[in-house]
Amino acid sequence: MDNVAYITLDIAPLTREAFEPFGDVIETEGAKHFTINNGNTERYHDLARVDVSPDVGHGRTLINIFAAQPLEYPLDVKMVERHPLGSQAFIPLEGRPYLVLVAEAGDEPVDPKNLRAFLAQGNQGVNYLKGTWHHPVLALNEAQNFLVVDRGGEGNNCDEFYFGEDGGIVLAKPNELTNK
Ligand SMILES: NC(=O)N[C@@H](O)C(=O)O
Ligand code: NI
Repeated sequence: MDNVAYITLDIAPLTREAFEPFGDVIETEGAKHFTINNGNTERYHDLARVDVSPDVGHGRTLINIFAAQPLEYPLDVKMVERHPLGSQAFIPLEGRPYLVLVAEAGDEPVDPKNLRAFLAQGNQGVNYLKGTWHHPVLALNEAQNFLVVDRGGEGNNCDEFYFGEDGGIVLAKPNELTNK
């Protein structure tokens, strides 16, 4: 990588508050909860806003598993995508940390200055609001399965935005994870 100005994205811890402009964090910490099943189960309730645009193209909810392979880091970020007709949630199934790269919903072009990177812990899921720009799933170190809740139905539900060849956006692996 030469003669291009690069920005190495800061990576922040994933918190509900910090992620609020982009969607929801699916975790028990700080969630509304109550006891059910005669006292032997705690329900962490209504954690994410699922939106499948049911009135558009017969939108319906899909439950999927994404078996994600880790990418090579530092990652040269080429693109982000958005789902204009539905939300999309990722819940890690192996309890390992992963990265999340987002920008608020809005028109193209996506300004690299508006990108925000987060380190998600293995007990945190994310739910992107409809239209939130995001990088495809970013597993770290080793393959990880994710439960994914998103939208099925008719109509285009995936717009991609490519940063220019000299985009110069780098996502490095967080230090605490480099030697694992
Ligand atoms: N294309 C697809 O279903 N995956 C992406 O939406 C993603 O966010 O990983
Ligand atoms: Ni997506």
